[in-house]
Amino acid sequence: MLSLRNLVKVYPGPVTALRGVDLEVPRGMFGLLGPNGAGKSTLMKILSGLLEPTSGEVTLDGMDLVRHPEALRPHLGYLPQEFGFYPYLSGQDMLRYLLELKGVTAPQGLKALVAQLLERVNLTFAAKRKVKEYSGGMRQRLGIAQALAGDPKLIIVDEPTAGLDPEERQRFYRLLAEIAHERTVLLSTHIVEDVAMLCPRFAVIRQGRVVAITSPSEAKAALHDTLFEGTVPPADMASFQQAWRVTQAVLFEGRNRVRIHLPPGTPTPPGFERTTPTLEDAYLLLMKDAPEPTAPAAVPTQTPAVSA
Ligand SMILES: Nc1ncnc2c1ncn2[C@@H]1O[C@H](COP(=O)(O)OP(=O)(O)OP(=O)(O)O)[C@@H](O)[C@H]1O
Repeated sequence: MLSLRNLVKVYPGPVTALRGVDLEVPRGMFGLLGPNGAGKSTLMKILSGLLEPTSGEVTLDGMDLVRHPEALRPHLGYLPQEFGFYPYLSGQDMLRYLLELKGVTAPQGLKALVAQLLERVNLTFAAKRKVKEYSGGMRQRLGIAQALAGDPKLIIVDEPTAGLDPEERQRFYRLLAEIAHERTVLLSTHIVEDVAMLCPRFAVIRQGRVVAITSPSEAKAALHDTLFEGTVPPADMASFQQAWRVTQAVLFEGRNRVRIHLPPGTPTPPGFERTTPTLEDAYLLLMKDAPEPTAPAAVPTQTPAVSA
């Protein structure tokens, strides 16, 4: 179990990126969903030992990771948002180099481990190809291969599906779901579909605060019978938005289809019909409803050793 207690991060500026985050992350896949700037990458960097928190506590199975970040390293795999690959190396040479950097030792030898990891992420067929010839999805799978080395208890993946086409995304989802069987995988994303597809539970983070901890089905069930959909002419949209709680407005077959949330018993606007809530509706309502943050939960006490 990964536990975060009152985690605060204030960057020089000062910019308060985390305002007292409390979270219990069990085994399996857990999502961290939030818009750009919510504090997800800051949290991921703290968990991966790249950034010191200003205050607060992080433990993994009881190990204190803030005081003893070195104790974490053997148990951690990290796939950052930006992954530095050498384009002219082959996939297998790149992976070997990354394992050497990480200090991974293999009783059967690094060559065998590289082959095993490439097999695990379905890249054996491209082992000898240069990384510059890999698709976005293949690169992400290579990133997961290095994160899996050493069989870590915790794998952190930061915005892993950004830029992948739908087919690559599906393949990557399958791989993440498989590797989450035996460990904790913390998936940070601003893509609601990532969470809907993969995460039995997730936290929503906004402006440095956790505003909800739920599951995709719980979040949708909470909106049961309260979501309605209809068409609004684009010219009327501004006034409509003032009058109703709009969750989403999308063009569908050239028409402006609008979804609204109505508390039970409220009259519906003409032409609107009840519809099935989606996780996107639940998330967008949470983003609207969560209170604006006030002061940070703690005062900065030390300067970070590394700033991102
Ligand atoms: N090194 C830094 N110095 C100062 N402020 C920073 C630094 N890094 C991040 N921030 C600020 O901290 C806040 C949280 O940023 P963070 O990158 O953690 O958010 P995020 O949820 O990961 O967003 P994104 O999805 O865009 O990566 C933002 O206001 C950001 O501008």
